[in-house]
Amino acid sequence: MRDIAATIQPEQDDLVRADLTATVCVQGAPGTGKTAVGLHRAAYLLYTHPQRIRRGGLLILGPNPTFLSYIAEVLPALGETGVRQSTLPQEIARHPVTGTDDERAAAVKHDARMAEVLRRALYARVAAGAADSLAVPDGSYRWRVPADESARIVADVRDEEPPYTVGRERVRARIVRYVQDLAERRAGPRTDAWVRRIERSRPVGAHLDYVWPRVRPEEVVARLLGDPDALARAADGLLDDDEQKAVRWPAAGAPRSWRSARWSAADLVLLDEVGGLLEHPEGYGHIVVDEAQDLSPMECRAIARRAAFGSLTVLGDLAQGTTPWAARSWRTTLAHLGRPDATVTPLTTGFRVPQAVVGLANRLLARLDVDVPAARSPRGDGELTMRPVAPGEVGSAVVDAVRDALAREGSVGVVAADADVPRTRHALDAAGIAAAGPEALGARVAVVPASVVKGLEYDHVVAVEPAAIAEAEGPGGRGLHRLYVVLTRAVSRLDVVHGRPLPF
Ligand SMILES: Nc1ncnc2c1ncn2[C@@H]1O[C@H](COP(=O)(O)OP(=O)(O)OP(=O)(O)O)[C@@H](O)[C@H]1O
Repeated sequence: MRDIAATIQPEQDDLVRADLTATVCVQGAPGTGKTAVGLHRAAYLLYTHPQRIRRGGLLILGPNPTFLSYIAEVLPALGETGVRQSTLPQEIARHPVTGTDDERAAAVKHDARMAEVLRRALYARVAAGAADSLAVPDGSYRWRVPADESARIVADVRDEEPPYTVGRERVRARIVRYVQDLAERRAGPRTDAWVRRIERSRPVGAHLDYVWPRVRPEEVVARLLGDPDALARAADGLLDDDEQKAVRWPAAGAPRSWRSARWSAADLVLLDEVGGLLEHPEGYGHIVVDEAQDLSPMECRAIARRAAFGSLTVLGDLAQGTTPWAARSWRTTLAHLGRPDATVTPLTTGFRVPQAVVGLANRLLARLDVDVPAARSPRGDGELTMRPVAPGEVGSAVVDAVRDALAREGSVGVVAADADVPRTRHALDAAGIAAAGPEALGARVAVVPASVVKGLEYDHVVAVEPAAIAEAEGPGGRGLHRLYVVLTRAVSRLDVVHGRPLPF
């Protein structure tokens, strides 16, 4: 990855210089410069609208910390000007992740229907009426707000759909207004100080705590996941019994209170959703989202909340979607991002990957269940080497491939299924080849788990046992998509070492 200012192509430049208010979505084949476009767009917006960007803030979201340290080197100026580079989990982390979900639970929690389930769970706390009338002592008077009057106020405020916390204060203000009218009719004009006193009076507070209680996101989510009845009510008609069962905390392991809950990564997304219902988060003036195809509907909503008054640059490749909820159409993702009408622009000229490698990757692309334009490469240089070997000889073939690469200039990325990483490192160690992990930027040889290679590139890539890389995603997983990512990381040479048949 390098600064592309000198060689930027017209179609890339149009995206970089799109108006600040425009949300752009780029469907770009591997190596077509999506990340480069996103970073240059950030720099361009900062340069042309310094005040607005500094006021609202600019956020760049990447898929993982390794990727972030990698892009931080490209346009270092961004780091100095208050651009925030982060991952979505970092952005929404209210708690450390200490819990886990099985696949089924995670899939339900990331589903768009959870937004409505959570909204119902939160508003289940607002009393539909049934409160006693409110009596507010005031010197020798006692002002009374009848229960049906209070219920009407609550219903009106609910219809107006303000954020929950604003709603509570609105109910308070209207109750006090009602009391003030009573008082003024009987005893003449009231002062501001009187109004403040009534607002803060104990009976008004207690009434409010009954009809529109103060609440934390943790309480709402813990109640929903921990109380089967609460879940059944909130999920009625939205989640079926199996789905409810999947997300419920098992009775035996349920925490006693939300304070001792062990939140999973998906729970943090739920907490963020409730947080957004309570109060609108402070937004950014612009958000660049890289690898956006991997976002779940609920994650998209978390981003949309932070861009309520700003615009987005949405970058991704449907063919590289590897999460269980990865997008199959940009329209759906854009709708969850709150920008259903944004234009989707394809980029198809791959700058990273030479023709020989693109040919192999496009063969695999044809097997993927997504409809995206294939990449073309203008580069006739580069090499593709296939090394079929006996299953027991993969380690030594990897060593040979790395030695071949080391005879040339450039970085070497040895990419293996996560479970094969220790074995691969061991083979290199035994051959006296020093290899770092993916986080050591600038290392000559890195052994990289397939799960973190997205967005990265190496001059020479040695892809280790493609069948294992694909299988690692599990049955029904996006194994071939993962493999497609791996096969498209090479800037000049790709060496495919396999002891088993290729899975495509
Ligand atoms: N106009 C250009 N001229 C020269 N090189 C370019 C140009 N655009 C992009 N590149 C280079 O191509 C490589 C790939 O770019 P980048 O990582 O932005 O692609 P990407 O679309 O995000 O890829 P992927 O989806 O595979 O992660 C980088 O080395 C980048 O510097």
